[in-house]
Order: sequence, then structure tokens, then C-alpha cells
Amino acid sequence: MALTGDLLIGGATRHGTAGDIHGLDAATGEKLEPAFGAAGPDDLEKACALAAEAFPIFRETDLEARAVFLETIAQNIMDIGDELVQRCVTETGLPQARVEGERGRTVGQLRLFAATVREGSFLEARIDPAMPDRKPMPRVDLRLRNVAVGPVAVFGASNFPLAFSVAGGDTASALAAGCPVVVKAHSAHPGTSELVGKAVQKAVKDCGLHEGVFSMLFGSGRVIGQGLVADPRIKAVGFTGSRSGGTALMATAAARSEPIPVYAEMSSINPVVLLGGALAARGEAIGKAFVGSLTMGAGQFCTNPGLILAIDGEGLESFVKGASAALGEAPAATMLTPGIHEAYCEGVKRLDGHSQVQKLAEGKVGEKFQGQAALFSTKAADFLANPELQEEVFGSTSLIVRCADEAELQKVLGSVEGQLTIALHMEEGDHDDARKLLPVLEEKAGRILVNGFGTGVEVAPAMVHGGPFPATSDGRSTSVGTLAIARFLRPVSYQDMPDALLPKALQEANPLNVPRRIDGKLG
Ligand SMILES: NC(=O)c1ccc[n+]([C@@H]2O[C@H](COP(=O)([O-])OP(=O)(O)OC[C@H]3O[C@@H](n4cnc5c(N)ncnc54)[C@H](O)[C@@H]3O)[C@@H](O)[C@H]2O)c1
Ligand SMILES: O=CCCC(=O)C(=O)O
Repeated sequence: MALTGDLLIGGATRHGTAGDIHGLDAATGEKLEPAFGAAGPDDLEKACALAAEAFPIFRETDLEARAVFLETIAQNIMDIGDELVQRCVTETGLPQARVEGERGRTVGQLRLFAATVREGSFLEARIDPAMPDRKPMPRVDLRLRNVAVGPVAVFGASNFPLAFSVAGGDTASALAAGCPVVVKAHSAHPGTSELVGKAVQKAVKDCGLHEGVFSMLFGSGRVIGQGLVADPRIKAVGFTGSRSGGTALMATAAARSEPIPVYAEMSSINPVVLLGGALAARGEAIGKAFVGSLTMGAGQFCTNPGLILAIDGEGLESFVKGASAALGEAPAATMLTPGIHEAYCEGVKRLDGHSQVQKLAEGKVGEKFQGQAALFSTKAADFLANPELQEEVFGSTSLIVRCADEAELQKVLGSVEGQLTIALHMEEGDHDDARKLLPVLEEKAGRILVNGFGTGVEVAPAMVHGGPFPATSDGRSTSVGTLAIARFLRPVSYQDMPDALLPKALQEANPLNVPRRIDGKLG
């Protein structure tokens, strides 16, 4: 399919006239064709108007029809074939196998949401039947279900051009909830976005849905992104990216006359805690495994292990030995964009030039736009005294914090900001120490994992890919896994409503056959 560079506004395509955006070959920085036309105010207006028009119809679509729609998107993405993979590889510099794997994750995610919609428990249907004879007061008949919040703005992420982008987790969960979506495509992979966007647009048509269920705009974040979040017809936002971008959108959403929720996944350094027994038993091997996680995808994962915490001593030295040896062999890798590469080099330079930080090891030197991995170390007291050492360096760089004892390790953990993940490496003999750490780990992170690293998020019902600020803007939610749908739903209660007027999920005969909690018990 020849790329056109057009905006997708409902069922129509039109070329934006507010300037040109070009994808770049991530390896060389060369401009790729075609030019993508940035959206102007009229395009934004039309996309939001169509989404608002589609909402009352789409939110009440039959669950089966909505599930088929999600499956059709998945199939249409697969049907694009190799063209999608090749364009994505060129625009992002990610290896082909990674892009193919991410495509599998993306379509798997859409199919998982289809199954979630069919199963129906996301509606959280509850019935508390009337008790007319209750003394001293009769009880009313109360019935509750979740409804979709309204049109959702989704910002595609640069680092997961498929699984967190145009038809990624935010879009899949919003559509599953019954919310139309307006995507602000990431300028780092516009061709990939067009191909996937057209697959979604075609699915809308294939399934006979209102055209306003999906639109996609190109443009600058500060203009079209901000305009989208400020638009009164948009009722929630999904975002993955930088802390500055996420907090700017939070401020815009909060300043609206009707503030709306922003689900922004932003900044996390994912501490890895190495306990004494594990270090003594297999410090060197953990060091080697750590480098695998650190350098995966040029370190451009929000789950990247950017901070290592351990009590100083022989065990930690064996970890450093294993990690340094593996890092010395690690090839440099092309980063997503020249801008992200530049930000990474600056972050490494800041650590390298810090008077309280020592460089322990480096990866192989690379070509232009390739990130060279690095490992640094500091003392816990210096880490505590220099909060800037907590700042995320987006790429394959990590900092070891050497603690004097358990109390200092606790203190360092207590000082870190909210995280997506915290990993514990331990043996059975470390259980008592681990138990003492668990309360602070639960306070700080959305996911606590043992003897592994946070990279490679499973898309599953029990997954939490979230965490307290600044990992996300709202630690009560997840952007991966079926629970992500809850971000785009709100409960409505119906009191003494005649059966004929009730939504199907709450009617006495349960025609949708959805799971329901009756008088507090699942029926
Ligand atoms: N933690 C993560 O998962 C993660 C992922 C990607 C990038 N990053 C960080 O972000 C940096 C830049 O990468 P990026 O381009 O992917 O992220 P970004 O936050 O700059 O951009 C993400 C999206 O938000 C928009 N945007 C940015 N600033 C905005 C603003 N002020 N108002 C409205 N919209 C805005 C952009 O146009 C883009 O569509 C990286 O170097 C890295 O530090 C973090
Ligand atoms: O970059 C954010 C997402 C990370 C992820 O999904 C993974 O590690 O698999």
C-alpha cells in the first residue's frame, strides 16, 4: 500500500495543511517519503465532532459486535504483512525480530480485549434487589453497571511503535470499553502509524460502525496534542512518553472547565534489589542476566533496570564482575530518533561528570545514532544527597547504589520516587530480609518481581503496568492487561428502574448472560 501522508478523520482521508512531518531513517537520520501533513484546527474539530457523534451509538454496541471489531483490527494489521514490519524497522531502528514480536503482542492484546468484552465482567454488573418488607425502612432496588466515559485521546509512544501506539493498549482498552478514539500519532514513526491507522479505519468500515469511532491526526504535541486534550468532547487521555510531556498534558486536563483524567505513563528507573544470599550464590550470573535486560531494545523500555541497590561487599563485586564482562561485549544499538539519542548521550555525560559517581564499565562504541551502554556506581549517602541521580536516563545505562547495611538500603528505597517495577533477587535464606522490604516496595511500585527484570511485560489479566507518580499520573490504574479497560469506564447506578428501561446487562432475565453480583454474591 502506497503511503499518502494523510490524516484519517473518521472514514475520510485528507492531507493536513499545517506543515509537513517526515519520518526519519533511524540509522542514518535521512528523511523518508512521503511528507505527512500536520493537522490544523479544522481537522481537530472534525475528528472530535465525529467522535462525539459516534459515542452514544458505539458505547451501546452489542458486546459481540464490539469483540468482532477488535478482532477485525487485529486481522487487518496482520494482513498488512511485511510492509508494516519493514517500515517500522526503518523508522525506529528496532530489529526485525523485535518488531515482529511486538506485532504479535499488539494483535494478541486486541484479541484479549475482544475476549474480555465477550465475557462481560468488565461491566461490573451488580444487583441489590428491593426489600419492600425490610424494617425499619424498605430497601430500594439498586442496579449498577459500568458505562464508557466518552471519546478518548491516545498519544502513540515512540518506543513501542505498535504495542503502545495507534492500535496499542490504550486504543484497544478504550475501544473495548466503548469509547471512540482520536489518536495523536507519534512523529517518530508516521508511516507505521498510517499503515496501522488505515487497518483500524478499515475495521470500522468492515464492521459497519459509525465512522467517528476512530480518527488519527499527525502534528506537534504542543499544538495538536494540547488542542486535543483541551477539547471539551474528549473525556479521558492515554499517554506513554516523557515526564515533561505527561505532566504538561495533566496540567491542561486539570485546567479545563471540565477536568478529565489523564493516564500518563512517564518515568521509571525500576530499582533492582540484590539480597545477600542471591549475591553470594550467583552474583556473577545475575550481573550477566542484568545486562541482557539493560541493553534490550537499546534500553528504550520504561521497564529498563536503571538502578541497582545492594549492600556493599564481595557479593556485589561478583555482580559487578559479571555485569562488566557482559557489558564489554554489548554492541551499541540504533536509538529510536536522533533526539532520543542526543538526550541519552547527555544523560550519560551528566552521570560521567558527576563528582560522586564512578564509571564501572561501558559497552562497545557504535555508529552515529547508536547508544553505547554504560554502568555507573555511587555510595548510598551520595545518592540520598543528590536527588538528580534518580532522574531517568532513557537508554542502556544503570547506576549501582552501594549501601553500608540493611538500614541504609531501606532508606534508599524509601527515598525513590514511584516506579513501574521493583525487582528482588533472592535465595530462600533472604526471605526474612525480603519480608521486611515488602511494605516499602508495595508503596513504591505497581509490580514487584522476584529473580527477574521488569522488561518484557506480560499482557494478562493480573498484570499491573502502572505505579505511583512519576511512573504514572494515576497509580490506581494499569496500561497493560485487561484491567486497563477500567480507566475508560465509570459506574452508573439505577434505582427502582422498570425492567423494560434497564440496560440489558441489568435486566432480570440477564439476556447478555454476563456475570453479575447479586446481593453481593457472584451469580
Ligand atoms: N518512560 C517511558 O516509557 C518513555 C517512553 C518514551 C520516551 N520517554 C522519554 O521521553 C523522551 C522523548 O521521547 P518521546 O518523544 O517518546 O516522548 P515525548 O513525551 O516527548 O512525546 C510523546 C508524545 O507526546 C507529545 N508531547 C510531548 N510534549 C508535549 C507537550 N508538552 N504537550 C502535548 N504533547 C506533548 C509528543 O508530540 C508525542 O506525541 C525520551 O528521551 C525519554 O526520556 C520515556
Ligand atoms: O516502555 C514501556 C513498556 C515496556 C514493556 O511493555 C515491556 O517491557 O515489555
